[in-house]
Amino acid sequence: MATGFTLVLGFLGAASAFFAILLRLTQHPKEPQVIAKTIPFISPLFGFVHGMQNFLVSLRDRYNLPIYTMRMPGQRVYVVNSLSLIPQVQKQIKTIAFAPIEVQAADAVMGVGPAGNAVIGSERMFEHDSYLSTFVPSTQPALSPGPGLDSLNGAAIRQIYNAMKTVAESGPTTIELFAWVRHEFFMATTEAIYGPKNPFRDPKLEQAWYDFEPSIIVHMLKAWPSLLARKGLHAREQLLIPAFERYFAENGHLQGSVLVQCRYKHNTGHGLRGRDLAATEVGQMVASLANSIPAVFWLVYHIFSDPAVLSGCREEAEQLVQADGDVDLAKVKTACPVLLSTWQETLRYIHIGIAARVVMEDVILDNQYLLKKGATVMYVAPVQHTDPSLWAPTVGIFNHRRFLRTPGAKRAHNPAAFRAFGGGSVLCPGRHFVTTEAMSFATLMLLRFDVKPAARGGKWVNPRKSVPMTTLVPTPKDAVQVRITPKENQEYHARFSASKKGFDLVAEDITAGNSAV
Ligand code: HEM
Repeated sequence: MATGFTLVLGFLGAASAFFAILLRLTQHPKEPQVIAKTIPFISPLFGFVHGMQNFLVSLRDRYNLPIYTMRMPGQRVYVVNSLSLIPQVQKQIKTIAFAPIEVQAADAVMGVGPAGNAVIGSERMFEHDSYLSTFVPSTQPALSPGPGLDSLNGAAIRQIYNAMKTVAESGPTTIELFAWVRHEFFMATTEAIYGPKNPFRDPKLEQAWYDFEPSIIVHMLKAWPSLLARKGLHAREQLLIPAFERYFAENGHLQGSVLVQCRYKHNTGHGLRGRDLAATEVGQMVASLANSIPAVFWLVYHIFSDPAVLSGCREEAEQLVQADGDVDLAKVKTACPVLLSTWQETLRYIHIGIAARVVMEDVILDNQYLLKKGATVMYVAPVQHTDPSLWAPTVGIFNHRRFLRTPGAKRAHNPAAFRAFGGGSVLCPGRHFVTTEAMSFATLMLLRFDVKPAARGGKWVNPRKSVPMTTLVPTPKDAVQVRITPKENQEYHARFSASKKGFDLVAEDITAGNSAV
């Protein structure tokens, strides 16, 4: 026994020494400093498995480096901590690129076939007129502030208003909060995007989406989905893609939003047809729903579980109601600064997003760091979102008024520190859409319902968080049972007027000066 133990120790020691030598031989002195190398190549794997985001935040606290290297078997990862280095990474669109990740997602997650992948992943992908370079600009008429976005938001809000009215009319009821928010927000968003031929009016397809979503990581890593994600694969192949094929074949998009029409035009303009065209909608669903739904859940949770947040946000919501019961939800953009700040603080507080890029050729960053071809570069929102030097020592506390501005006064924090919607060339184009939708959802709930924990005399208990590797926002791990009681106040009717305004959400909005508040 003692001999066996000694042998194992001896083996581990020899392996560790071998890895240390290998590390020294293969690491260039100009690359960022290597850390997490107690057992070279292996230590970072343990850290990643035990919660990637917490591990990376702990490495920031321990080493306080602007950028560092982690070596894993077959992989180099450079993690950028310093806010001032992020724009330098973002600038190098072709050499530190997002495109290869999109190509992999199209093939592995969306299930686009060979003909479509040849277009999306073409060698010309970095050219200005390629499929990938033109995708986000092609959706601008629908997602940038203007009439297309107004009609998209207007349709979502109509759906939310009607759904809440129906719930209110059936009297007090007990619900599981996440499941309820998920269904209502899912239906509002898909109705707004796809219009009267929305495939998700069929509950089997809504369920197919919930079956597919948890399997995204297995698809992305190509980790034998036919074995490890059978349900998700079946949902995508047998239900979701065929439903989108029928939708386009029946010209459903012609009755849908400007957004789905822009996507159709972009796809067909680049030669995508039939099943491939339908499969790209799976990717659009991931982008529009995977983060939005949990984010709205946490917004609602933070509002109703804290009396101070509740009263601040409800006061603003009630001020939107006119004497005749008219509520114009476009006004959430200009007249609800506390609610907007609560939304931003929710995103700052819960975001777990990791942005990954691929180094396409050896490159020198900031005139000093060598980044080697084939490596992955990451920046990690929780690293910036929990940095006291960027947000003040109160960074760990949820402060729903953190983003409020005193007119004329300097901003309390650097807007670039808010990473919830990314930045630079990979900036979320859906941020104005989802912000208006989320704030309207919260406003309509505030006007319609009282929400309390379901257990008699029950207290709000923070649900634990489940951290899926492919979304930027965690979902709650525990059920949150609540009693929702319709408020007995005047009847009102919601509408959404054209406003052409957006929000000052991220540094880029402020620089562009296209916001309303
Ligand atoms: C709260 C909800 C949302 C959050 C937190 C969020 C966050 C983000 C972030 C951080 C990125 C950049 C990813 C990276 O740097 O790797 C991104 C990209 C993107 N988002 Fe969102 N997003 C949300 C909602 C939406 C919605 C509603 C849509 C569409 C209607 C959307 C469409 C996209 C697209 C298409 C990209 C890729 C942009 C590109 O290729 O340049 N997102 N989002």
